[in-house]
Amino acid sequence: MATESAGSKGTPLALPVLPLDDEVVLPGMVVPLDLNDPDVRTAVDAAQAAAGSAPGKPRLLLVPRIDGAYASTGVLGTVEQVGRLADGDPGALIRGRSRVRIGAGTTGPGAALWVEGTEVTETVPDPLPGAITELITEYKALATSWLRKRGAWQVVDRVQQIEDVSLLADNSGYSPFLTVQQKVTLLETADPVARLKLATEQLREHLAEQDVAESIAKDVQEGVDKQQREFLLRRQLEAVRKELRELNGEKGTDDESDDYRTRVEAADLPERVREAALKEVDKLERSSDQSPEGGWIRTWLDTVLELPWDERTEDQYDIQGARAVLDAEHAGLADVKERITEYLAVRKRRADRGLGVVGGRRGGAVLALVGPPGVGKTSLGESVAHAMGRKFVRVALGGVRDEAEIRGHRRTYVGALPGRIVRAIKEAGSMNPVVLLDEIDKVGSDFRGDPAAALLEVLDPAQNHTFRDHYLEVELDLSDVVFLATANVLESIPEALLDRMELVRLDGYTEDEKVVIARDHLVPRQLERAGLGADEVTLAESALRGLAGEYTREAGVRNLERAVARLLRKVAAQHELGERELPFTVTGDELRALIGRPHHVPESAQDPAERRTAVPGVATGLAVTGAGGDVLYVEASLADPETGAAGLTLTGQLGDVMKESAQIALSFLRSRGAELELPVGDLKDRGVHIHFPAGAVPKDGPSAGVTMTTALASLLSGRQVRTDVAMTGEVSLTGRVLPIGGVKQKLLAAHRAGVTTVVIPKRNEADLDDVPAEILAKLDVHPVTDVRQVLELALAPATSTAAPEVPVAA
Ligand SMILES: Nc1ncnc2c1ncn2[C@@H]1O[C@H](COP(=O)(O)OP(=O)(O)OP(=O)(O)O)[C@@H](O)[C@H]1O
Repeated sequence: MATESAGSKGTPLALPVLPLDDEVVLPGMVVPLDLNDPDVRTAVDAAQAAAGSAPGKPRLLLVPRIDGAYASTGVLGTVEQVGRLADGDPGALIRGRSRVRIGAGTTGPGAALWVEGTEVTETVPDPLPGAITELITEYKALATSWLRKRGAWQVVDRVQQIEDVSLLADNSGYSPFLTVQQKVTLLETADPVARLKLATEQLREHLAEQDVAESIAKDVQEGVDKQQREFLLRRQLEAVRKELRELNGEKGTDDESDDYRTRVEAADLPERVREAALKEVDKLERSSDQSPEGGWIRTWLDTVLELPWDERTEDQYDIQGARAVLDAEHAGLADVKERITEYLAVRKRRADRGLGVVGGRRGGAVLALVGPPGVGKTSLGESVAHAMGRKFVRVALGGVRDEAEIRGHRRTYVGALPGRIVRAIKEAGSMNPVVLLDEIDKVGSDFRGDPAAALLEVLDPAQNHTFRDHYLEVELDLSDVVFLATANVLESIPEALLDRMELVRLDGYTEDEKVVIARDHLVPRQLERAGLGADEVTLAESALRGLAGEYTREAGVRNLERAVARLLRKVAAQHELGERELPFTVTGDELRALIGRPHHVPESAQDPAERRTAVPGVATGLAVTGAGGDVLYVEASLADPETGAAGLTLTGQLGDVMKESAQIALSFLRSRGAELELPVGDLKDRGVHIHFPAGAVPKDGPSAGVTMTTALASLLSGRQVRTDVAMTGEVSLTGRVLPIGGVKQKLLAAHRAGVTTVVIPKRNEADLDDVPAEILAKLDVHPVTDVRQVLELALAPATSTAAPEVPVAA
């Protein structure tokens, strides 16, 4: 073959061009071309004219053309034979020989277009590296598998025999599945190894596609078979049913869908809802009894028919009456009731004037009651409903992570349900109830969407008149619903939601308030539950005070109510057993005999040696947790210089902010400790361990700064921290005491725990206005600006003259 390719490689050739529009000829291929095609005729004529009497066959350049643009490389072809094609037309047999890079146009005999070109030199390493032989084997394996699928057995042998990398790659030119563009790319890839790689890739992709196509075709076929079978079976089933009905003398009608139609027509539905419902009835009538769709439609229709579309309660309240209801149902809470009354007054005035609810951000459309458990948030919500004369529903949001919980599942979802809001309206049986979104701070979000975003839509007066539940799919007008929310902690309410709410804080009760609540509300309720008359058992104030102070320690009154219940059950049982005469008045002294020993003895009432602050290194702090204010103890110890780890160790489930304030406390003492006559050398050489007992409760916030500093200073100086002192405040690196939050809750907690002296930051002094006077009267509150003042107040004078024994951590 080499002898036939005229012109040595690299030298310019002048050749007539044969443009190819929808095929590509690669070297090694032999193709018949139709001489009736003027392009073919012109090129072949020119080639023959140029060849004349010279030796060798007429030569031309086969150049693919895509959208009128020529490829940059053509193939030198020789005219092997001119004669008749299989169909009888005149034709020429052309053999592709080698790649030619196309240069400038030139002239030559005949009407054809002439160009100059350079033959492409191909180099293949000899011997072939392993990778290339592997490539050859892979290509041949793929090609064989494809050819076998098409039954082209003879070709398999021919392909198997090609050893030349270049020829093997070009053999792909025969592949019918390649596009013209793909073939042009093969043509333009001059390097034979790269070309074979490309050809292998194309072949592999095609085989993979074919596999997928085959499996789809198979699935479709099977699906069709199944549908046909099902259809036939259904027809038979219907026929059998009909026979049976006739046998029993029944009429042959489908009562059920008729029933839905009449129900929908009879129901008081808004027009658009009726339309949607009738459409579903149509679908129901068309679907067969057994299809799952029928089931979905029936449940959906039931839901729609059960919704109180046309039910509303008439608001009947004057503001005085509303306030009276609030007062009657809850003791104390003067400022909270005032806020609620204001809210109701504004709502009522706007309603009377035909204005809507105040909307938008910070619009206060939603009242949020924030505070620790058991302070009456839920029951206040209920009172708001009573006060307005509306229905009340509670929607528990704790732990809701799925948007569908709020907005419903799409109907096609297995076991789909409407969301909680729609369910609440259904439960309320009116379109304008009071809906309490309980524990809105416990709404989370994850991959199942963002329930907070859905709530936002529910709460936004600009959007909620057209609330769309995914299940219901018809719009629901929520604009007349009064939404209230409750939360334990403000921090975990999603920002966007917080923005729409008007906050009302309930910080917890003093002991006096608890006694009143118990006397007026909890005891009467529990008496009734225990089947006792108000004239039969009386709880003296001393008993109530004992229950609130020593048997329970909480911000709210939930455990107090439980304790009252326990006490009354006991009395009821004793009476039934004939052990107790009624009427009976329970006093504080009788509590122990009735319900056992108290659980909460104040630290100050403990034996001095058993108090937690009996050893240096323990200080009492004040904190706010999800359960309200609380006292917490901070313990510090120094590691053994020989064996203990250096650096700072923190334990007790501390958050990042708290860890940072521990670092600050330590840094402060390292740099300023000497001024305070503390042996700070120990801090440099020995590891420090700070621990917050009650390790299972996560804690965070900067307000334990003063407590940690005090615990460390106590440890170093060997001076105990005074048992009656508790403290709160952030500390800066220079020892300044910075303001913190939750003063009221913390002071209430300090008082509950029997603390008498409290240290707070000076800049929190204004917060003392919120603290009930009776509490302030019992506490000695010291506002401070510098941590040195805290140490002075809190550290007891050194007791022994001997050098303090610094405790060593194991
Ligand atoms: N000021 C009060 N006057 C009368 N009863 C009260 C008062 N505060 C709370 N209660 C009663 O205490 C009980 C607990 O209140 P409730 O369940 O409303 O607490 P909560 O703040 O909603 O708690 P949680 O955050 O755990 O839901 C209720 O029975 C409620 O009636």
